[in-house]
Amino acid sequence: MARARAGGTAAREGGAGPASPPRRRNRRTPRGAGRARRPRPHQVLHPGAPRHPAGAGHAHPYPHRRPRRRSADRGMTDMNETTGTRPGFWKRLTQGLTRTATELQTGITDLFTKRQLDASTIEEFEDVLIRADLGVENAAHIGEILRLGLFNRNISGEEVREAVAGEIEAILTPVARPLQFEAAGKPFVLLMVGVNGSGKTTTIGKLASTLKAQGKKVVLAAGDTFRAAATEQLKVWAERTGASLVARGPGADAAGVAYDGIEKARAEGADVLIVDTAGRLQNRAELMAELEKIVRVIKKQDPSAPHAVVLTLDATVGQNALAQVEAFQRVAGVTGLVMTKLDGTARGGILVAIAAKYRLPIHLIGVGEGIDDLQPFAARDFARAIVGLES
Ligand SMILES: Nc1nc2c(ncn2[C@@H]2O[C@H](COP(=O)(O)OP(=O)(O)OP(=O)(O)O)[C@@H](O)[C@H]2O)c(=O)[nH]1
Repeated sequence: MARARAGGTAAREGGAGPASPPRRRNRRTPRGAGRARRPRPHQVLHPGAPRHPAGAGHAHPYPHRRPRRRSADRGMTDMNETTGTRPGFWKRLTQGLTRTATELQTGITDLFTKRQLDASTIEEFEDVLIRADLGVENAAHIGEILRLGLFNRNISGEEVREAVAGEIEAILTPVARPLQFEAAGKPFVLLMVGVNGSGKTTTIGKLASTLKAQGKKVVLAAGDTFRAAATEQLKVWAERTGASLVARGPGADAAGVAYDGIEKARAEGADVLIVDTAGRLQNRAELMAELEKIVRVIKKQDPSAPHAVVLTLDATVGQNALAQVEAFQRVAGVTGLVMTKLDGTARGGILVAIAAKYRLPIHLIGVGEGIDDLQPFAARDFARAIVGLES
């Protein structure tokens, strides 16, 4: 089945090692043609070895200087740079990713129980990764890593999962970035975009709470003028977080609401303006044109704005998420991603496919219905949880 996706060559130069495994030809295009990473077989052979010097990106360089703060005061930045230190955080993540982790863990364990690594095992292994939506190129790349390092050897499922986690972490580390609310002037304008029900409102609620905890002044603009309930939802978040709300009636011009939002944020000296927008399918031209207009109107007020355009993606839509990134990027200039509903799919590898293809920052992931299930994205945690390994 997965073979139908084949295309191009999987050839990589050199480094075959003593086992000299046979090269597969004309199967798949290597991951990111023209920018393919070099395979690192030593990381497979020594799966426990640190992947980044001195644990870069995971450990605080001066832990003794870090001020202690209550969890409610933690900003996105703090939460993102630590791993495994927040009670409940890891549990939520692993529970949320159970379906994908089970799919991957079972697939890998079935394949590698007391079995030598040969060409057909690698092909089946790549299919397991593809079924979890990691993408053909990532699957081929990880398969190649195994082939180069461990061909003709007995290998356990645990070793393979360690190797997969390592490779996924390497793909995700550069894109795991907290949302920084920094602009030359005030307010920092954040535009939230995405298809219906992808989690925009939940994300706005989370961000507004976090900003409030940091002592920032926030204005919310109810740019979803299609759905009356959307304004109501936003109003609840405004009340809960002490943010100001800007809204016009149902059916009003969404760009006008964004305009009002900037005016109000300036008048109030607010730090951050978050503009909600109506959910829209990326193939609805008229709605995408409306989004373009919102961006235009914001830019007229402040040419440097919007300072962030965050696209929320529902992980359960699978490969369609790739088309969404492309369309929203074209129209609104997406600067970062939030992926929700990873708990609702066994194909959470889509996040890895998107990271590898677009290299857009991933700010948050949603692993459940509650606001606390929307978590800052940490590459290592995600990479290990998704293959069912301990943190
Ligand atoms: N299971 C699960 N549900 C989620 C997650 N994130 C959001 N939801 C739910 O998805 C639904 C839609 O979320 P919203 O935040 O309202 O989405 P929206 O993009 O604002 O929706 P529209 O206003 O229709 O465009 C709500 O019922 C949320 O509780 C998640 O990570 N997992």
